[in-house]
Parts: sequence; structure tokens; C-alpha cells
Amino acid sequence: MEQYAIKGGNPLVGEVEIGGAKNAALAILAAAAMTEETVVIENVPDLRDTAAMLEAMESIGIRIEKLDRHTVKINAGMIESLVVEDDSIKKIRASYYFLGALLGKFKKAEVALPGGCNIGLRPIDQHIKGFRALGADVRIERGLVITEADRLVGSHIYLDVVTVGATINIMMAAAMAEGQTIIENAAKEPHVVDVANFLNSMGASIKGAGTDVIRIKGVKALHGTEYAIIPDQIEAGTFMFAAAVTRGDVTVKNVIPKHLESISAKLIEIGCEVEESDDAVRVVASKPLTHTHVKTLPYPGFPTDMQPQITMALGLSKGTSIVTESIFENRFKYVDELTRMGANIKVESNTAIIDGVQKYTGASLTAPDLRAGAALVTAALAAEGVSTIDDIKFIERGYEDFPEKLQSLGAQIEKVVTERELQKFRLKIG
Ligand SMILES: CC(=O)N[C@H]1[C@@H](OP(=O)(O)OP(=O)(O)OC[C@H]2O[C@@H](n3ccc(=O)[nH]c3=O)[C@H](O)[C@@H]2O)O[C@H](CO)[C@@H](O)[C@@H]1O
Ligand SMILES: C=C(OP(=O)(O)O)C(=O)O
Repeated sequence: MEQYAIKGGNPLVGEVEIGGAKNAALAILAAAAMTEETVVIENVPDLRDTAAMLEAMESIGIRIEKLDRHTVKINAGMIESLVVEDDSIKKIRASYYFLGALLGKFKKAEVALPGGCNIGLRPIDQHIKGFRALGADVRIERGLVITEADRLVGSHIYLDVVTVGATINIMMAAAMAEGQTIIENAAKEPHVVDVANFLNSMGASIKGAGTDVIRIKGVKALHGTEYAIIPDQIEAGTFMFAAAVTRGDVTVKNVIPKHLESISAKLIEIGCEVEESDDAVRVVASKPLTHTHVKTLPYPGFPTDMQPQITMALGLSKGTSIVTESIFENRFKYVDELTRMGANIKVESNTAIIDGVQKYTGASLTAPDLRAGAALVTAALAAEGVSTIDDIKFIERGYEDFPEKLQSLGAQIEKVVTERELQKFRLKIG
């Protein structure tokens, strides 16, 4: 069984390069199916989720060529099927992007219902509402979402909740619809803007991405492009909090500091120093951490994908903190694991009430999902003693070379497979 073995206690110090944004990459890969021409995408992170997406694309006849670890050449000119039900795709959330992309281009798609992190109900009613508003028929049969249309016609769509997935999906479907589509109450996340920029680089006409009203003028065809994906806000934020809890000094490089503002603001509130430059942010944690309150919100609010990381840090911060999760109803499952490390956290409905403790101690832990898993890794890096973390496949969904990057900052972490390797790790760290 693959595990991370971690000996805590070393402050993380140094510089770390942040990769391309998972949640932008997954949508952009699907959107590359919207032209027969060749698309080259750079800064694609090498993750379990992107591998699953590429595998699913190949399964329907899309040609994929990896030019290097992070650059993918895609040609969907010979697409053979509009049914995406590859086994790998059932595990990931972003499979739903094939619906918008294929419906937009081919007016038909059949895609396995989305998987992804088990953090709440995660309905797709707003995606469906959007496709129907554009004139598509949508039904769910045999575990597939089936959507088709004779023609797609632009429409005025008001989203009932701010949803990243539905905003992007409707934007993709509307990119090749007849006439204008207006999405109101749209999500404003950096990856919404990145997908709009990508589609525009293919000849789409999308304005307003990054605000809550997006206007899309449908075009007849999209063309090939070369495009580089934005840096991952959540990977960067995870390293920033790892610096904070290990009392370290870490510079995250190749980031867009603007995208990290809500994260930087909370780190400053809890006692860290944060220095921004053009494409880097340095976090120095020289003072003891202190309490704060935080509520997850759509961008530019504090991201739900950083909620486990901040809760983990507040568990080690002086005083009482409150974290309110307003996006997903079941995103505190990891608190039981933190409790096993000595944390004093009480969860009531969507709120965690945290009484900071002086230290965590190493324990045998299991990652319940992607970000919770990353938060447990950082908790273990701050803890006294050795921890092991199981189910790291969740963490590998969203973090490329996580142990290696942490090692480069001085962390004692290794991926081990056998009991013997674990024993070797224990002997090595003494
Ligand atoms: C692959 C991907 O990009 N995943 C991200 C995406 O997930 P995902 O696309 O699932 O998240 P959404 O932004 O769509 O969800 C936001 C809220 O809207 C609700 N909702 C959503 C769609 C819908 O049709 N109906 C509905 O009620 C959800 O249950 C949730 O409460 O955005 C989330 C919020 O930033 C992130 O945590 C995920 O990492
Ligand atoms: C929740 C996440 O991913 P997904 O939506 O793919 O499950 C995440 O990236 O934190």
C-alpha cells in the first residue's frame, strides 16, 4: 500500500515552483475537443486527474501527444465517439466538462456522471438548466448524462448558485451557439477567466469572464491555438500554509499574487509576514500563530479548496478560531484525523470551532479526499514525531511531485510502498 511517511518538526525553508492549475487544465483539455485543428497546451500539471482526462480523450479518438511533461498537443479532428464513459473518467469531477465541450461542438454528448471528492452532494442541476436554456434536451440514463440538440440558441441564464462548473460548462456550450448568451451570477474564479481566455484564443467571443455577468457571442467554428495554463492557486496556498505551520520561510514561485490575496490576507491575520513580488509570494512565520475567523466563499472570497489547510493551521494557533464552510456541506471529515494528532476541534453543522493547541503529534492517518489529504501532510510536517498517511491517491489527484517539492524545502517525507521501506525511513530519520 502506498503511503507518505513523514517526520515532522523541520521548518520549511526555500523556494518552490508552482505548477499549472488543475481546475483550469481539466476544463481546457475538454475544450480542446471543440476544434478539428491542433491545439497545444502548456503548463498542464502532471496529475492523476489530468491523466484521467487525457485517457478519456484518447478513448473517444482524440489524438494526444505529450511534447514534454507539461505540454500536450491535441487533435480532435478524428473524433470517433461522443460517449465518454472510460473507467478513469468516472472518478473525476471535471468529466462534466465533456458535456459542454461536445454539446457545443457536436450538439450531442453522453458522459458518465461526475465523481470527484466526496465533500457534499454536488448536484449538476445548474449545468443542466443552462444546457436546456440553450435548447438542448438533457436526460440521465444508465449512469450517463445524455444531452443533444438540433441547434443551440443563445439565451439569458441566471444561475441560482455561484457555480464554477456550470459557469464554465455553459460558456463552452454557448461558444458555438447561434446568437448571444448572457450568464448572470457567474462564478469569477481565476480558472473561469483562464478557460474564457483559452476559448477566445480559439476564436470564441466571450466577454466579462471574471465578473458576474459573462456575455458570449456564438461563433461558427473554433480554430487551433497555443495556450499556457495559469498557475495553481490552491497548490500555492497549500505551500503557503505549510510554511506557516512549520514556522518556515517559503517563497512560492511562478504564481499570480492577485489570485492568492484572500489566502495571503488570512496568513497576515494569523501572524505571518507575506511579501509579494511580480510572480512570487514569500511567507515568513517567525511569530507564534494566532486565531481568526474565516468563511469559505466563491472567488474573491476564501476558497473552499483551502478550508482544510487553514483549519489545520488554526488548530495550532493561539486562541479560538471559527471556520465556516459555505460551499460544500460535508467538508470536515478530516477533523477526526486531526483530533488523533491532538487537535481540539468541534464541528457543528458547517462550522468548525477550533481551540488552538501547542503541538500536534504524529499518528497513522488516512486522507479522506484531496485537500484534506494535503492538509494532513502539512499537519504531519508540523507535528512532533512520525506520521503515515494512507490513501495518497487522493492527494496525487491534485499535487504533482508533492513529496519531492516538500523535500526540496527541507521536509522529511517519503512515499513508501512496503513495511520494509517504512522501516528504512524510520531508521534513516533516527
Ligand atoms: C473540477 C473542479 O473545478 N472542481 C472545483 C469546482 O467544483 P464544482 O464545479 O463541483 O463546484 P461548483 O462551483 O459548481 O459548486 C459550488 C456550489 O454550487 C452547488 N452546485 C453546483 C452546481 C450545480 O449544478 N448545482 C449546485 O447546487 C454545489 O453543490 C456547491 O455547493 O469548484 C469548487 C468550488 O470552487 C471547487 O471546490 C472544486 O475544486
Ligand atoms: C474538490 C476538488 O476537486 P474535485 O472538484 O475535482 O473533486 C479540489 O480540487 O479540491
